[in-house]
Amino acid sequence: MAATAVHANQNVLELQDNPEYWATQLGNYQGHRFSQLDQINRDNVQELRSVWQFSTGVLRGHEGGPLYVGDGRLYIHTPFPNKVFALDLEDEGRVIWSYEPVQDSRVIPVMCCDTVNRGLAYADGRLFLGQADNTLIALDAESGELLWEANNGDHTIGESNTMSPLVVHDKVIVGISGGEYGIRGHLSAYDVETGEMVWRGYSTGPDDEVLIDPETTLMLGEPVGEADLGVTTWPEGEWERGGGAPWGWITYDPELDLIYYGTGNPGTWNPDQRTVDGEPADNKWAITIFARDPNTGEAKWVFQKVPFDEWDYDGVNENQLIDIEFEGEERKALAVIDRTGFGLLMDRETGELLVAEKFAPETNWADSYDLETGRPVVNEEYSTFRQGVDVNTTNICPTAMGAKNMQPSAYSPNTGLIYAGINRICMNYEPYETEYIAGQPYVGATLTMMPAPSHNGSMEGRTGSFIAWDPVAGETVWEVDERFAVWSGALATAGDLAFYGTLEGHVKAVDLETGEELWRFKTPSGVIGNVNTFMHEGKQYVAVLSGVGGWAGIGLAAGLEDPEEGLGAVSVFGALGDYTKLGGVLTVFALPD
Ligand SMILES: O=C(O)c1cc(C(=O)O)c2c(n1)C(=O)C(=O)c1cc(C(=O)O)[nH]c1-2
Repeated sequence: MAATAVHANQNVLELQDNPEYWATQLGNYQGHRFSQLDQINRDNVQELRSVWQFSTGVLRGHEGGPLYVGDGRLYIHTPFPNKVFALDLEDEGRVIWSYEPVQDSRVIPVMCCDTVNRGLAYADGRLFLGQADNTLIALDAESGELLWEANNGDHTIGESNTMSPLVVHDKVIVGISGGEYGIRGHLSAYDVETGEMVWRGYSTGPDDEVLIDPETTLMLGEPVGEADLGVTTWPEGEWERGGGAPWGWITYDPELDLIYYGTGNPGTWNPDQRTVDGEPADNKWAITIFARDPNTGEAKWVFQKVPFDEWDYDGVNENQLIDIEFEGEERKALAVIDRTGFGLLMDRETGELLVAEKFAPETNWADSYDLETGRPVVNEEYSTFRQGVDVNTTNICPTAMGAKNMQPSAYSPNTGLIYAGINRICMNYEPYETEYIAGQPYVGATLTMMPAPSHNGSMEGRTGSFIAWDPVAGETVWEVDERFAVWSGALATAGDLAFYGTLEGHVKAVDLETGEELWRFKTPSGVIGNVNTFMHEGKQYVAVLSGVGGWAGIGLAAGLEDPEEGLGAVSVFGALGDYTKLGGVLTVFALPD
């Protein structure tokens, strides 16, 4: 077993070090989504054209992207029913093999934000997929044969899966969804060979189940100190339905041997039901960044970004691991463009908070972060708890969708900047009393949404933009307006380009230095997938899945029309249907010969 253990990790490391491959969903373990390839560059990107397209035959939102590991094939996946295809890159996407899991469709009603899936993981000749119905599977990449399956959750209590697993050493690590159904979030590691569970760390509950040791697990560089905060910061028993679902991305630092991920919103969205003795309580460890030892799951440090959440600010956004100079010192840092509208920079060895500045200028739920206590300075006017149950608190920015959602950012080590698709939306939020029934929504708030106030002379009524963010200075360097929230993952390249997709269906290339648009292509449907790039036989390709959906596109995906439906999404993205319709397509681009 030990030999395989090293091998699996080595394999991913070797693949990610080869600039010709795109072997993990985030481009590398560190979550950079950066490519050293520069055949396609600022000077010739105007020539880029579609070389072939492939329809997946699935209608709902297509997140994630294709993997390329040098064997002449692209590996892609779809939303429910989570088909997997191996496509021949040399033969215009001919299907080499396909796999379709047999799944219980009763999971669909407990998927909050469309039946999305953020993609496959690859290691050592195997593909790993988290099916919607909580089955984690391993496939032989050569043949598509099923090697093993493991059960990671139970849809009858509201658990589902949308996230992409990550392989570290001999383990495949995966979280869970269901924060809107009163589940208890967990992250679990399975043996890559057998599918047996090796460890599970819960997001809430007693320390021995969260895998925290209050003497050694750090918080802002000091031991946590108090025991069982995952129990005592909740009203009696509420941690058992406390949410904190880790449904986003995992990153990994091979030198420190630590994985990083964030947990989602606490239990019901009605904060009044999460108080202790009538006062706000932290509801630990929801909306928390965890640094864990991938071998044991043990928590090395924790940082709760939003104690006592009152806005559904799930803390799952990707933690990009970047090495920077901060105040004259080299630091191993972690940067996150957070749902809250703040760009955070932390020390990834100790969990100290270094920078917290707004990247979304309209952000008003908090004025700032106190870097000493690590707590946001909340603005009472927008506190849905202080305003009260059944009171509609208006014009809170950002919305529950966050100033950035799951769409992963890119980081260029050449510029030191992060490139991210952004949401510019504000909301009205009315909490109401709700009752927990297993497998039923446990939401407890009604939302409507509207475009954020315009700034920088931006287009009135726009709901998105694409930004370049300086994580050390805590400043936006440039910003490009978009009509709709940018729900697509970014790519940065050594060709001085950033790529991203739009909800209308464009794929765009912009100048990394200025944001100037250099190229665009309209795919058949809105893009919520991630733009990836790779090289095969001396030719650089760019590829992206389009297919509108996700929370932003849930109105189209699920056929909803009432503004309050789709947890408020329909109220602000109703016009999307004037620009695009459903349908999954992979588009592959290259320069002409
Ligand atoms: O708390 C959860 O369990 C949970 C799960 C998911 C998901 O699995 O897609 C989303 C959210 N929350 C969520 O809050 C959210 O904004 C969201 C957007 C999307 C998407 O794919 O567009 N999923 C989810």
